[in-house]
Amino acid sequence: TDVKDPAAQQIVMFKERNPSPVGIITTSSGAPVERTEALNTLNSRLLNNEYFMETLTHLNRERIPERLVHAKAGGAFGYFEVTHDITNICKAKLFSKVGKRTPVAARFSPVIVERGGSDTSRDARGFSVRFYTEDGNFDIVGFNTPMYAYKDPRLFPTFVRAQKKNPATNLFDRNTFWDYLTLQPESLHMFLLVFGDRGIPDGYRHMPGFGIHSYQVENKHGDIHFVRFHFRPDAGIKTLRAKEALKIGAEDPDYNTRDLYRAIGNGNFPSWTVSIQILTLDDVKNADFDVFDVTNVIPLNEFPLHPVGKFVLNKNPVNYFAEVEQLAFSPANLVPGILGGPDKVFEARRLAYRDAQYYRLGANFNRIPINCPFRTNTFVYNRDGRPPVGDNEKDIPNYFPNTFNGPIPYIDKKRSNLIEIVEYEPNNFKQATDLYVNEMTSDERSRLVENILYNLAPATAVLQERAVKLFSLIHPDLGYQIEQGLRRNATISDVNNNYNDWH
Ligand code: HEM
Repeated sequence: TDVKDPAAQQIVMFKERNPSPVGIITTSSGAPVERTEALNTLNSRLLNNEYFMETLTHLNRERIPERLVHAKAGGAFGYFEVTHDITNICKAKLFSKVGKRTPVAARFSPVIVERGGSDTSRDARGFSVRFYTEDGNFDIVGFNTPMYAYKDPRLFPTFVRAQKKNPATNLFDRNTFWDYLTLQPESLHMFLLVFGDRGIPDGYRHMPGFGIHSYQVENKHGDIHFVRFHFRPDAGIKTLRAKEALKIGAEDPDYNTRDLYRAIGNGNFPSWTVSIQILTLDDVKNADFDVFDVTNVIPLNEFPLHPVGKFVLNKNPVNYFAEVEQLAFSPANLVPGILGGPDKVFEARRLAYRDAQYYRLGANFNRIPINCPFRTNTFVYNRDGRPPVGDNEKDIPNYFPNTFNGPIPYIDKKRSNLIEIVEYEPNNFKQATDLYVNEMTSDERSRLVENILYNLAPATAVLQERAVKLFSLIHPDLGYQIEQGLRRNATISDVNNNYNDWH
């Protein structure tokens, strides 16, 4: 037999595995559907045709709200295997022993485009992973950049609205985008990467991932440390050049989703080396920058990576909606030993994801099979609500405390509490300068300028001027090149009309 592309030939391969029809059609209530009901609608009584009525009405109910952000994605499943012992700093069961495997889910997503948008848009990418541990689900809902855009959670709605479509025109709008970016210069650090090569990954399996927040972790004695999670793709980081990406996106908007499905379908399993940067409380106090500021990176030369394990994706979803669209990741999905970040963005996220998932999936989203913490027995006091409810906790008492042997809390006398921190105004020009000067090659710096120009040229003059000032603060050379580039552009007539395809 010839070699098939599993992404393009899924349905053909299905038939190869199922040489005859898999069964008799039924209505959703299980009645077998007769041949005439399924095939003859002309000159027959449609109202009596339960199969037809059900199909027609079900179709109208097949869309649920897409995610507010990160609507489009590829997802897959696999395992995490511990390669290095970190029990001295973290007691979480998933790290308990070298060689231990924990089932995982992953979802990779551009931030801004809608579900029908292009995988090759210039943007940061979401890097969401879930560990189905024996103590419940642990999610890292991260990015492909080691820093985030802002440290004040109040900016989330502004950040989203300025980048999503303009409500008047229903178009992506360079003015709203540059207005946001120049009013919130703390975001420039991350956007240097987005405008650089990192902004268009060539395949999700060539993309790094970062938890970004500094997570408080504790060992079995209750001693605390702070860690940042890093996922390095074993196949190396690959990115697309801007022109190449526009061409690919026009031909195949699902380029990255396809690449992931195809690779896994062909047995070419993507993997990442998972590492952590480790800080003590003293390190935190002595650092000359805010360790908990998500717009900062923690320098690797001061706090090197400690390998922890391998993250391997070896299974495609069998059904995308069931297993990927319904995934409900949350930074608040934590397990004993991992307390999350003490910063305000983390605190805001504890609410935002739950609320988003109530809205798009309903009150019982954690009862949806792909979200069930299936490695543990759950006992909750909540009942009822929009399905699915599973067994709805059967006949167990539904109020707490009670005298009748309903579930009781566990006791952990050595447990630490999440530390309290004081946060200050961000100042990331130092790290942005460092990124520009020390991390980017001169080739990447010139592509950065080109990409910024491509996107800044359609913005209105006052925003361009503000942007030039800010880029000059990162580095005079960067500001100068952008200013010169804008001047050159301005001499080319009607340049502004052709620049709307950034996303
Ligand atoms: C104030 C800060 C933030 C708020 C309020 C917020 C809110 C949200 C919301 C409402 C969603 C949609 C969730 C859903 O419908 O399931 C989402 C998705 C997502 N966010 Fe955030 N977010 C914030 C910051 C961040 C940060 C700092 C990161 C990265 C470290 C991040 C990464 C993601 C990712 C990867 C997804 C997609 C999750 C998935 O794959 O389903 N967000 N966010």
